[in-house]
Amino acid sequence: MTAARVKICGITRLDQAQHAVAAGADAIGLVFYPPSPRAVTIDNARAIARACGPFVTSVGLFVNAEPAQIEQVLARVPLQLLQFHGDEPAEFCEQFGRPYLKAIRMRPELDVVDAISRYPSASGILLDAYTPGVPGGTGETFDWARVPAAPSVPVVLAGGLTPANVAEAIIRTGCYGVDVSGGVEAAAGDKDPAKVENFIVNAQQAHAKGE
Ligand SMILES: O=C(O)c1ccccc1N[C@@H]1O[C@H](COP(=O)(O)O)[C@@H](O)[C@H]1O
Repeated sequence: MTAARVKICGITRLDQAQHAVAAGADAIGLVFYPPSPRAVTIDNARAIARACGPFVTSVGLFVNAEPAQIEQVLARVPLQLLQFHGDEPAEFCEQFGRPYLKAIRMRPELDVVDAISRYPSASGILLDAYTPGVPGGTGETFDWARVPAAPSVPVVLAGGLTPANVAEAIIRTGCYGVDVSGGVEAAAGDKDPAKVENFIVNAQQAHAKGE
């Protein structure tokens, strides 16, 4: 069994991207959602993605963006994976011809297995907390017992993860990977190096305990 992969999302600074990679992050997330305090410009994102190197996955996060906006980003930023964090149907996500993660927000009444089945072309499904009116990055958790035991695609767990709870989250869900934003920040968009390191170490050790 391989260790749970770690994505550090909402990176806005080159030095913080390099630090996350040096600390062992498998992926970094670049937010192309202008209302977010973690939103990046195309030029900044390009510099960050290029600095991360070819063996680290640079993920572009979009929320109900126009296709033209996404194409504009793709033309300049070397992204290996797209993350759709809004209400995008599978046909929308597929049109860019790139691997993608679809975020599913865990509304209380949601049939999770059915929701996942609507994205057969996704490389993975990201399960996030549901907060009305806010698409993500809320720092809220959801009931991890709702994560399917044998999902048809890799599941990335998100929502309110921190260095303190990531180990338990991995052990309880057996997820493929974890994604964190607010839980490793000093302030919105400003990653705290010690929190990033602790998050990654705790995620790696959690897997060892769970084997
Ligand atoms: O990070 C954001 O600002 C953001 C904005 C809009 C949609 C998603 C966003 N981030 C993603 O939200 C989840 C959970 O974040 P958190 O750890 O609870 O802060 C995660 O997948 C982020 O990638």
